[in-house]
Amino acid sequence: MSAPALRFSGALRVAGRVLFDRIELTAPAGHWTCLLGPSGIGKSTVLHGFAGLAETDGAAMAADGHPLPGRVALMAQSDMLLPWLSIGANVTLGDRLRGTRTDADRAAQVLRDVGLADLAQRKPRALSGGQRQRAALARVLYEDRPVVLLDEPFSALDVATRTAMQALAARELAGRTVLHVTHDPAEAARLGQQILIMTRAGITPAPPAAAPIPRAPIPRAPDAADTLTVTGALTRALLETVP
Ligand SMILES: Nc1ncnc2c1ncn2[C@@H]1O[C@H](COP(=O)(O)OP(=O)(O)OP(=O)(O)O)[C@@H](O)[C@H]1O
Repeated sequence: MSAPALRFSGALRVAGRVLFDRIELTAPAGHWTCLLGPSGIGKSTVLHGFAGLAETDGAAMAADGHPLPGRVALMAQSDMLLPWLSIGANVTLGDRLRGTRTDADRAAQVLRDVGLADLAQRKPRALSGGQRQRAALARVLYEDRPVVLLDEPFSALDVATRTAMQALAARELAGRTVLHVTHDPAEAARLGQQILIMTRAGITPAPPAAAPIPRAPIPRAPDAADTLTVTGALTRALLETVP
């Protein structure tokens, strides 16, 4: 499984409306890229472009020239769990849709990894918001794709669970091309091997030269000095995006 770099180069549109005449983004192959930016700017729309869910006129592509469909797993902002299926069946939903054989051992393993082994038979409505978010994470991990798109994947979790799930995702998704939309500067400082900010001016690298992304492998310690320095620099950069 080789993970391609991702490139977005062109107009960004949603529902027939042009959000940006031109957006440029590159997510390096096999690396974790975090994308920050104000609410409503278009971050999810970029992810949807790579997932084939938005009209992009070919602007969203894999740099190796091969088609993206079949190589991408998306964890959307809403959990997208089917309410009539159990959590276990939701995790393996991709197999059901493709008509491929379910790997029950692997499904059980990812459910254990996200701490939901005991809740596999429950329906989504019988789970808390954070448990549903972990079920959606389990599904994206189960999919085992070289390109992984994460839209605020840890936003509903308490600090301890979030820290554990960030570490799990960093371990399980190592070597894949990850594009991760987040509102949390601390999360970007912990996980980002590239960190980008999207503003009305477009998508630009962050943080500044004075607070470079730490060399430490991900997941970085959330309380390491250089992680905190980057968190502060990103927070400042995000505050400056407010008009
Ligand atoms: N289906 C849709 N129809 C019309 N407009 C939409 C649709 N989806 C999103 N938009 C609009 O497109 C813009 C970009 O939305 P998008 O969800 O990409 O923003 P975002 O940066 O991910 O925001 P947030 O951080 O709040 O999730 C917003 O102004 C939003 O209202």
